[in-house]
Amino acid sequence: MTIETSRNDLLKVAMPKGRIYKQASKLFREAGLPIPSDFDDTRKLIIELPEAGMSFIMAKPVDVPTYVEYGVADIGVVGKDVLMEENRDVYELLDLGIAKCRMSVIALPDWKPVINPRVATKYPNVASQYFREQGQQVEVIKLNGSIELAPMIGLADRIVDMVETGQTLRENGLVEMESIFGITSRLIANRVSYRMKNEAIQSLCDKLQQTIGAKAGV
Ligand SMILES: Nc1ncnc2c1ncn2[C@@H]1O[C@H](COP(=O)(O)OP(=O)(O)OP(=O)(O)O)[C@@H](O)[C@H]1O
Ligand SMILES: O=P(O)(O)OC[C@H]1O[C@H](OP(=O)(O)OP(=O)(O)O)[C@H](O)[C@@H]1O
Repeated sequence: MTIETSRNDLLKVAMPKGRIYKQASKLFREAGLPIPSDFDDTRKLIIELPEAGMSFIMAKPVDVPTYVEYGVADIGVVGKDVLMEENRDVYELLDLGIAKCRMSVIALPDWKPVINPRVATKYPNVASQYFREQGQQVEVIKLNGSIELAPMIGLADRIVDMVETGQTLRENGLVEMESIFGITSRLIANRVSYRMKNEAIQSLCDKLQQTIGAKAGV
């Protein structure tokens, strides 16, 4: 077998850089996969892990479903928030139970109802659908970060954003009006890879599921 062939045999995993990576690699280690912790702060974009039978593609979190849908990654780890927003054609295999937070509607404490309020968010598709289902007409404004600024400086009446500890809300004098979705990270798979590499993917799922179950005391 050539080196090239054995490289192609590795399961390609789109891993989100940033806050999920450490939790995801820790979970993989707990599931018995030999993933060195040396890569927790790496700037490498492709990490080959032949002992674990995998290679990691270090992606921007929002791009993980795209890599998986196009099959350049066989599987991926991604937040449910991104999965809902991107609506890509992938299989959702497993709730990994990591990177827990919630998606909420947030406003200033003195917020008053107005006609056609402006809602700023990183998640325009999710927010539009949510307010449509609530029968509320809103104008959605897409932002890419520091979403909490929007009501503070008068860009929007409300925001839809992630809340984890609540520190950002407290420090900026905002209130959580409603929590609309619980969010955790998910394992997703490319539809073709799921058939062609079923044994490897299923074996990984089983190991992860056992670990997640043991942690939850199931
Ligand atoms: N406090 C939190 N705020 C936002 N997302 C969180 C939080 N805790 C966990 N998450 C999860 O982590 C995922 C990735 O968040 P992260 O901030 O690393 O990516 P990002 O928002 O795309 O950042 P960047 O633009 O800096 O790459 C989110 O999609 C969400 O599922
Ligand atoms: O409840 P907390 O623990 O305070 O976490 C919530 C904050 O974390 C996220 O921001 P992030 O750090 O990703 O920054 P950005 O969205 O401004 O890029 C999210 O958009 C909130 O602002």
